[in-house]
Amino acid sequence: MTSPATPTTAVSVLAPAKVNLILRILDRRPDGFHNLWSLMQTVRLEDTVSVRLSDEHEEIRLHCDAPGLAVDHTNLVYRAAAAALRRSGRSVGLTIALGKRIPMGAGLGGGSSDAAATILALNQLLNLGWTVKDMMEVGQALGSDVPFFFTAPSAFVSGRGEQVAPVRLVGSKWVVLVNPGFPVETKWAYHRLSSTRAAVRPLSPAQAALAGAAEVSWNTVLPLMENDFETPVFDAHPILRQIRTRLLAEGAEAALLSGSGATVFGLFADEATAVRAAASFQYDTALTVFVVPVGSGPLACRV
Ligand SMILES: C[C@@](CO)(OP(=O)(O)O)[C@H](O)COP(=O)(O)OP(=O)(O)OC[C@H]1O[C@@H](n2ccc(N)nc2=O)[C@H](O)[C@@H]1O
Ligand SMILES: Nc1ncnc2c1ncn2[C@@H]1O[C@H](COP(=O)(O)OP(=O)(O)O)[C@@H](O)[C@H]1O
Repeated sequence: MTSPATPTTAVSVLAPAKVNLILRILDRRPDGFHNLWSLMQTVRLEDTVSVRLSDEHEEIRLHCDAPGLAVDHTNLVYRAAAAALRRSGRSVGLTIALGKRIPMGAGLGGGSSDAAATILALNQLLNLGWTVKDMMEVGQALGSDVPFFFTAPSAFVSGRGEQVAPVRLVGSKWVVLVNPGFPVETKWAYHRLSSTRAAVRPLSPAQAALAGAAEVSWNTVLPLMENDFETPVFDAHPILRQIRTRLLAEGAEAALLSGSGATVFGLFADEATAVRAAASFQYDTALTVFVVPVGSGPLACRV
């Protein structure tokens, strides 16, 4: 005789950081957002979102180990849980634990990834039966970067961030992430970019040819890597340009600002070279340095 299945009451999701391998910021739209074109890639630096059903009727309680990050309705995890419950029509109590490893205001999409992980966890925990498209709809109202995380590990992203096309990046790379210890606010970076550049530069023919491919090789991607935020953000924070120069001198195949900053990352062919490059930053105590491989799988629940 088989015993009835025990209902799941807790789900954990690892929420990965992202880097933008290519980030082109195009025209400003009537809604104030910019159209963009990006090749985004997850990396194995992860927050943890653990969601548990609780007895507190209709209450969301969020706990977080990062001092200085609010656990109220301003936190993207709280907002994602509230939005998912609203759409599902379910009224349950939730206790959520957020473990932060991803630096904040870092261009690594930590808050957006946490939001996507929360929506995925609730879909599983409450048996909502949502498709990826359903989850993206809930997520895109919370932040432009959220939909990407449902197409992890790699995707072309366009529109405001809501149009995502998964792509297979063949092979692997090691990544050195160098965070300078201060944040760059996304809104500030977009404003500074659009108020300092003379004109919007279209995608290069090679970038345009890449868009929408189902599979690409790193050798194709590496020479096409660029980020339109580098000039305005590096001009305001010259240390970031120096970090990129150092990563290249230490053997990075490419090095770039991630998103609107402030993290600069380098791509390496192997772990040993990446570890050696990371060690060259060890005397600068203001910096936080991570050595991780690129992501290789989708966002997933662990019961
Ligand atoms: C720049 C990127 C590149 O991946 O990442 P980050 O550096 O933030 O990680 C994203 O476009 C950031 O996405 P996200 O961080 O979700 O931004 P949102 O909360 O939606 O928007 C914050 C602000 O950025 C500006 N914004 C954002 C996205 C977009 N396509 N156009 C914009 O102009 C708007 O001024 C908006 O008020
Ligand atoms: N769960 C969360 N994790 C990180 N930041 C959050 C979260 N919820 C709200 N925020 C706010 O969003 C801001 C930017 O978030 P983050 O995703 O870390 O940076 P970025 O947009 O540069 O990738 C933070 O400075 C913080 O005020």
